[in-house]
Amino acid sequence: MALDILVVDDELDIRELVAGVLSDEGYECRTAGDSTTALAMIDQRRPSVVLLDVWLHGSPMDGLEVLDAIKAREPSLPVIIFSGHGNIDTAVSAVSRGAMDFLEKPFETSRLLLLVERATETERLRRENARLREGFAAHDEFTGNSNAINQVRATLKRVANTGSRVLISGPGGSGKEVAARLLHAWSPRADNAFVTVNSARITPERFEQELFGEEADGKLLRPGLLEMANGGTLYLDEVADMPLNTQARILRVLTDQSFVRVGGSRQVGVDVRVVSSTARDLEVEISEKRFREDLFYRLNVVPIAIPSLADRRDDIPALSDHFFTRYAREQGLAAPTITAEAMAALQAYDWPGNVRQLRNVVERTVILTPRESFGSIGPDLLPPEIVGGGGDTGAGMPSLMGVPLREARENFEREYLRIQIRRFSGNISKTAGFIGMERSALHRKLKILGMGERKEGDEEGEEG
Ligand SMILES: Nc1ncnc2c1ncn2[C@@H]1O[C@H](COP(=O)(O)OP(=O)(O)OP(=O)(O)O)[C@@H](O)[C@H]1O
Repeated sequence: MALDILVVDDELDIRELVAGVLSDEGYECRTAGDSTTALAMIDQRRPSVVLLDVWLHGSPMDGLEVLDAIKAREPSLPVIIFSGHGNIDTAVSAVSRGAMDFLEKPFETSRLLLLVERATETERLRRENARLREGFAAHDEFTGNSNAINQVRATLKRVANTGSRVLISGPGGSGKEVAARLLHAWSPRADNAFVTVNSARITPERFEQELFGEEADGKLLRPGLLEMANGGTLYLDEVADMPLNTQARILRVLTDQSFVRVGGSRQVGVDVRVVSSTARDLEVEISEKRFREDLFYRLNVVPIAIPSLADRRDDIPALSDHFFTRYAREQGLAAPTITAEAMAALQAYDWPGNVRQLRNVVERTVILTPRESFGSIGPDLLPPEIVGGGGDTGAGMPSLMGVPLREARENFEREYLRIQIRRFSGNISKTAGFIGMERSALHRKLKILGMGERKEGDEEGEEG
């Protein structure tokens, strides 16, 4: 289910604009033009976030009064205020009355999306955890039965019940985060959050705010990731990317099990289990003075190493089946059979991007394979780089007027979609409805065909 956003503004144009931008990003949007409708909609169903204009002409209540009414009903519901140019005082007063943040009109789309993303973070985490708990009930997500993976699984099981810190090493895309989530799911902390700190994606200037949260005048403005992970697991993804001064503060948190919010003075206690990951050799990072040795010993109580996919090719058939089944199901199709030649090609390839690359290749193949060919996947349906077709020439591959068949098919699809989208003046929802696809599936297809406008970093932020 998509996250649901309520947009409250007296100007129809603004409502539609904002709702359009958010719908294209995959959010579900409702709109209200006055205070009475807005509050009735909230009572009907609690949205994930409310975007609220301070001016509501023709309404019984103005924006700030609506804000008070919302906070009286649903204190934890995030509200973002739209303020007109020059209304900074009002906006600041809104924040002191419980609004999460404000957006000054005219605003940039990127800022709108950033604020909405931030406001929905907690809910996303909660949902993701619920989803993962369901998924992990069968313990089938950490696919693979090579000796290496069996050993990793056994270690995870052994340490899940302890509170020991675990450091998972392995190349990018090898499944370090999947392993960390499995550890969490098997631990007594499974009912609480699994929170990822993506050390590479948080800018160094924002690192402390993100991790420790912010407060002003003793009031919490925004909880940090540490607080969200209370009772659960904090996953430090790629620890070596953490700035040195943050490493020092993390070390202090690990020692004291408490921290101070940015702008605050009180110690806030937390109970988190820290699991970290690294694709680099931390001993080298230490000798080059980029990583603190004392922190390394704190984090590395139980080391777990996940080999590259090329070093455990036995896992490729199970992983391929797993991904083909999953992506076929998403398209409403039965899992295809993979011919022996295609499987041999998958097993022979080197997978520099590891399991993530395999997953992306399978997803791409499922999306781009015409339904009539879907029952049996042969090498001709796999990307040329996998079957050793010699890169762009696609030598040895079937072709249409000199263009490799696969590329010709993609060109055709691109042109077809371009025409349909133009026909509906760029409205993705209408286009998807017309061609009988889910909007999210069409978005994904556009992205894969290089026609998407979605920003980088969505869907687990993975490269192709
Ligand atoms: N053993 C596995 N079973 C099922 N899916 C896997 C497995 N290993 C990896 N994946 C999939 O591959 C993708 C990458 O995995 P993951 O994010 O855990 O890798 P990582 O090692 O943490 O990578 P990075 O360091 O680049 O973040 C994920 O989408 C995950 O679902």
